[in-house]
Amino acid sequence: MSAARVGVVTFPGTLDDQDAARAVHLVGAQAVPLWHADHDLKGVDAVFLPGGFSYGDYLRCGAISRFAPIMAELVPAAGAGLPVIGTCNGFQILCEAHLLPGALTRNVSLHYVCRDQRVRIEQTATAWTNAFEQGQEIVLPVKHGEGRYVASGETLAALEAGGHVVVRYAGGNPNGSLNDIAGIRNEAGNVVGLMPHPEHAVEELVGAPGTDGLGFFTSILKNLVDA
Ligand SMILES: NC(=O)CC[C@H](N)C(=O)O
Repeated sequence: MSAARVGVVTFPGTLDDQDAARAVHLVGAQAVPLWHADHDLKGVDAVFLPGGFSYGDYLRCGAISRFAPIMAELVPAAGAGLPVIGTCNGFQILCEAHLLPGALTRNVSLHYVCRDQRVRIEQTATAWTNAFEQGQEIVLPVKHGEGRYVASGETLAALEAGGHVVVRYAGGNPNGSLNDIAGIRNEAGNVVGLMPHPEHAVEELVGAPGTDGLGFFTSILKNLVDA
């Protein structure tokens, strides 16, 4: 079988695309660079929306990126089942594009937070978390100023009842997210967004926080092989 092709989108101001591409490469898949102004997804098997400060975070994080040409391709493709993950700014973009419910707002502390954070994998029935154990605790870096997940009471109840909370903060909540939510999935489970950064936790050589992030990348390979 030829290597799975995972598109990594770069917007002006994206920071983490190189790390995401490296993580894709480390699990034996091919990273396909996608530019915000592209009008096609180049036939990729999955898409990674990396973190950063796309379009300078102007208006709100992700508010302008949502209108980038590549998003006009990505939104219907995700609706048709293409596996998509957004980390940090990528999660913010997925919420702004209404591929995921709710919004990411200023951290309650009003300070940017940068630390290694323990989180719990609450849901393994997604394209991006199937390689983990249900309830597994892992450590991933967080680094954001607008990571406080909020949603209406009705949406929160639906997320909880449907098992759509994928990752939850454990041992402290870095930003005041409601219900300690660090990441969620869509109804179908192909779209996942989370504030922590799995792509920064994939190589022993880098030291802390270790390689707990690799599971997100091995999950997508497993998903593509099983599909
Ligand atoms: N690391 C990131 O992706 C940062 C996201 C966003 N710019 C924020 O500060 O909230």
